[in-house]
Amino acid sequence: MTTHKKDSKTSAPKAPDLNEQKQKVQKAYSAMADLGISTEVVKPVLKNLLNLYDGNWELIEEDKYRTLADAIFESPDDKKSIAEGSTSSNMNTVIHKKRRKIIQVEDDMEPIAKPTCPTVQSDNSNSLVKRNSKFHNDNDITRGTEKIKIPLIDEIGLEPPKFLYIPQNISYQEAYVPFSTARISDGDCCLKCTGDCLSRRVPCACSRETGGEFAYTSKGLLREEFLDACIEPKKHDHFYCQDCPLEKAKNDNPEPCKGHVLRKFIKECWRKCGCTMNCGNRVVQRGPTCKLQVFSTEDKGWAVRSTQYLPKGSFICEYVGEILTNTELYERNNQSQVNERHTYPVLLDADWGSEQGLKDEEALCLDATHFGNVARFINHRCSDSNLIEIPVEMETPHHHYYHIAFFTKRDIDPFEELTWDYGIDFADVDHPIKAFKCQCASPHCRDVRRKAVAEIKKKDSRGKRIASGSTSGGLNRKQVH
Ligand SMILES: C[S@@+](CC[C@H](N)C(=O)[O-])C[C@H]1O[C@@H](n2cnc3c(N)ncnc32)[C@H](O)[C@@H]1O
Repeated sequence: MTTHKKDSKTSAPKAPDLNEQKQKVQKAYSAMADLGISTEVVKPVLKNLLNLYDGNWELIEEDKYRTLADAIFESPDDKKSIAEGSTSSNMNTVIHKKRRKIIQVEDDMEPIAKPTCPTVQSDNSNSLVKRNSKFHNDNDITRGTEKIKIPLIDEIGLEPPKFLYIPQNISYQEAYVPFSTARISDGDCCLKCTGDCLSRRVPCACSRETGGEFAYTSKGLLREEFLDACIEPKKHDHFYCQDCPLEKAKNDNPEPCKGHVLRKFIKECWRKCGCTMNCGNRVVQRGPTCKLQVFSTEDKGWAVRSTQYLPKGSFICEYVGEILTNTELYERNNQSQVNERHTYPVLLDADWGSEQGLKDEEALCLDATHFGNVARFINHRCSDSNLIEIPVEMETPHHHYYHIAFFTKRDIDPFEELTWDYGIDFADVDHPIKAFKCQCASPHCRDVRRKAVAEIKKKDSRGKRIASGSTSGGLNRKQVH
């Protein structure tokens, strides 16, 4: 087993003396008792955590004993004993209620950031969401705005999502997205085409962005070579902006830009093109077509899956949300409540490298927290996610504004959860959005704290099997090292 060692911030401070130690243990028991968890359940988990963290109480106490509570809820045996101690026969409901209580406790104790300026106070999107707890029909969250219906499948009693479904991006307030026929030059569209551009012997001007070949095959999938190049950007495919808007948003003394991936763009035919809406070079703009469902999970909230098999290179959906300036995003983050579940905003940073002295109010991003489409339910998975997000140029040949579309990185079986890598640096404590504790279960998970809890779970179940005289039947050897 590789034991997780802490960095300098988390290295063990001077061990408390025996009395102090006893007090700390009692406090931990009492915090958990407030959540209805008995001392018997807490004891072994706490012991394991103390072992793992070399007696470093800071890690256990921070966030109102969040790590301890998480570790308890993550042990299947402990879930069972928590449920047994309850009068309810439905374990899921019990755990769900307790989870909510943890959040409630934190909400009670953490200060809630106050709105800081009139713009924020007049944020209608927020108040709309607060007034209405349910916007949609569970049979179709899209409210008929898409060609397909997307049902919401809840098997564990999750709170309904609070947002309004929109099928296309919309500017929130200040974001200026200039698109006009004049901005699309004749070289950036295919005025003279008719029918389907993919069936032309000589590819038209709209294939120029993708090197003279369209990004799509005649079956509507992404060309494998193009997709693979998007999945594996080479190390030198990065750029560093001089005055990085992302770093500026973190604090008053911005660090140098950490780099942005030089993105490959898909370019689709658009309104100024002569081809039809059925042209093979118009995939994303026709909207999602595969059978999608939003479903409830135990540990990540809502999630997305498809009920049909999806071959590699299939288009799933666009990431749709409000178009915000960096300044607006910053203000929104400041006013959002601690522990509020965020959808992760997507930075439209592909062109930041070419824009000298980009002002905060010019840097754009998409935020699907209040208004968005099905993509707002796609959860994060570190590194080996099954979806990739690719920028798509349609109405704006300059890449200041563009669309983001999700495609499958490999073949996907029906009912497999769809995931993408949000690109979170879990160690970046200065990031404007506090990272969640990752539950992606990927062997490449980058959230070190989460890994530590998983190690405890493994150790726990090994100990229990040995104690109950179990053989290694069903136990994966690799897991116990
Ligand atoms: C874009 S939303 C995804 C949909 C979300 N699950 C929901 O119920 O609305 C992002 C939020 O989902 C949760 N989430 C996504 N991926 C996760 C993961 N790997 N582990 C834990 N939570 C995750 C986090 O709360 C995160 O802030």
